[in-house]
Amino acid sequence: MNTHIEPASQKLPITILTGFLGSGKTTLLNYILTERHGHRIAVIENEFGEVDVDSDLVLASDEEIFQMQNGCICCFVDVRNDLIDVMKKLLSHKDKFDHIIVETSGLADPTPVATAFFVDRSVADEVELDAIVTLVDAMHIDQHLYDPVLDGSDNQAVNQIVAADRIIVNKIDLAGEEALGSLEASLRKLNQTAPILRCSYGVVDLSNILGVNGFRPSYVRERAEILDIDMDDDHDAHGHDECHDAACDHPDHDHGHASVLRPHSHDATVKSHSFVYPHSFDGEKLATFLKDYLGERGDDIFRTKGIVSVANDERFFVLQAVHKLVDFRPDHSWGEDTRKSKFVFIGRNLDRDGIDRNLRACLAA
Ligand SMILES: Nc1nc2c(ncn2[C@@H]2O[C@H](COP(=O)(O)OP(=O)(O)OP(=O)(O)O)[C@@H](O)[C@H]2O)c(=O)[nH]1
Repeated sequence: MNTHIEPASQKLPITILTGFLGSGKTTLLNYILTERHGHRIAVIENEFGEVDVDSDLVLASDEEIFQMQNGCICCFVDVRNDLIDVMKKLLSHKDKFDHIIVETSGLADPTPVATAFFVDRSVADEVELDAIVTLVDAMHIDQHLYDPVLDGSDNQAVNQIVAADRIIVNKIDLAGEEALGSLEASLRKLNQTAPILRCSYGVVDLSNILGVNGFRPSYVRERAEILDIDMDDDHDAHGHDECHDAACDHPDHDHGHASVLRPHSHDATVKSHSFVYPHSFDGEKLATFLKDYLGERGDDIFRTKGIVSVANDERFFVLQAVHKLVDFRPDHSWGEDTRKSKFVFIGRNLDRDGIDRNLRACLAA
């Protein structure tokens, strides 16, 4: 028998890790980075919110980690071009790793991110999308899928599920069997093909999500057309100048790289506010405030994160809240690092001054 074996692709696989705010992306990423799975991984992170908290929460490792802080990766041409620049940097020493994970912000539509890899020929030639992996928070997703404020218009929680090649229902410890069954039925209506996995704290069989070659380019191509993204493979072949100015309409300039998107924005009612204090907090006062405040307003406040200096304690404290569920606990020692406290609140109807006033009231005397 004459067996023909296709040579393995030499292209670098990319996993896009997405999921709504607080669904468990960083938790899964940390699990991946600490598991022995045989992949050498580089990570690109994009966070919603001007103060970076996530990089403090990603476990230190030998992997390369790039933070992209200057806006949402799916909305802005500049940020997607930055992504391409980061990719080029990574590709210049690609012997150091064999897989790239791009963690999107919790409000990102993964499609423009996936598309970004196709529109630059030099990157497209060297990488391939392995899968869009979407995490779903089993406890909180319903209020975002059926968000009355969005009234059916551009809903990122829905877009993330529709685009997925793998769906991971996370936080199953917080949901009963019946709720999980009906959630999976709703997810299946939005996405007929992606395998649905269940887990807690991102502990999944990684062979189901890394190196799966599960990406459906046809979906992204379709959506790219709707978003008016140029995915013409030939754009560098014409020998035109490559122009990165999205406002330029010179007919001889190639805008394949800096494709002009039709206005695409997140739910404009969702805002992010960051607060940084050089002082230490009274840990008990702060814990009580957070529990009460989020208990009262946690329907509107989707996500709260922080790194906090607590008076008379050597350790830095990590604040993690998703809606009303608050987790505030000590982590490792500050060591030589300068102590400071930073918080990010993301949600609707945020009272910036009120939050600032309340936080200041919890500072140590
Ligand atoms: N109970 C429970 N909590 C979880 C689980 N997975 C993650 N969490 C917690 O949920 C919170 C948010 O997790 P992250 O991994 O930071 O979520 P994320 O998607 O990276 O959040 P953003 O980047 O802000 O969108 C943290 O407090 C986690 O410890 C889980 O399976 N069960």
